[in-house]
Amino acid sequence: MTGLDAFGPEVHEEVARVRELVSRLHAELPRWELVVWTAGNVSQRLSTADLFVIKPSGVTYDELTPESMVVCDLDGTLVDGDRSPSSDTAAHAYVYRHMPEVNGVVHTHSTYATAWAARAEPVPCVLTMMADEFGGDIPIGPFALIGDDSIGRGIVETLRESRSPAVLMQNHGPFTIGKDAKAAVKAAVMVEEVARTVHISRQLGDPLPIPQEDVDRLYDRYQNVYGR
Ligand SMILES: O=C(CO)[C@@H](O)[C@H](O)COP(=O)(O)O
Repeated sequence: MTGLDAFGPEVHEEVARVRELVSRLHAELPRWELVVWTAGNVSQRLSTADLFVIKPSGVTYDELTPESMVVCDLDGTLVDGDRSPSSDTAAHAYVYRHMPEVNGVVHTHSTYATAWAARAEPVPCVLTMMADEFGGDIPIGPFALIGDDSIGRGIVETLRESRSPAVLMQNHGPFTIGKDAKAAVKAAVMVEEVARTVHISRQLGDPLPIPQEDVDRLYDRYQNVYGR
């Protein structure tokens, strides 16, 4: 008996598909050197029910399988799975409850992005790649302790004010969102790349800001024309 017994075949089919996808996307985190040990997680919301799939807590990436992925409801309560959900489940659930357009969430502790988070300094928009993907600076979210809705609230309140799909939670690290889990993983890869490049640039002097109208044009082209 599992909480999934209350759902029909359409939901069961999607759960199987999303377990496979989310398991595969977790392998991208060590591949892009965004995590050490077990310190990062990916989730995707289902389209057929108010549920999402996330990794179990404390399992190394090479041990993760589609079957080990857990299913939670939008309060973060375990619905199906053999292990406890990720310790960041409440934050993912809060984002899904308050941002209906978001279907994928990623959290990492990638080194350069987390270094900016430790200083609570937004990454300034000084690269065309940043204008493309983030539409401006990468913002800082508040300091929040794990264990309740504080992290989720900080993510949502910060990202609602921004075009960025990434927020650097103060003293913690990046959380990224997307239309699906793959888009959120892409934003996690990009945030680390630009945090590293801007850090290196600052060792050479002051990076030059990009004028706002050019940021807007780059963002519009990348979001609406690029890759179509
Ligand atoms: O930020 C934290 C803990 O502070 C988490 O990201 C964990 O480091 C990853 O935990 P699990 O997903 O394995 O529970």
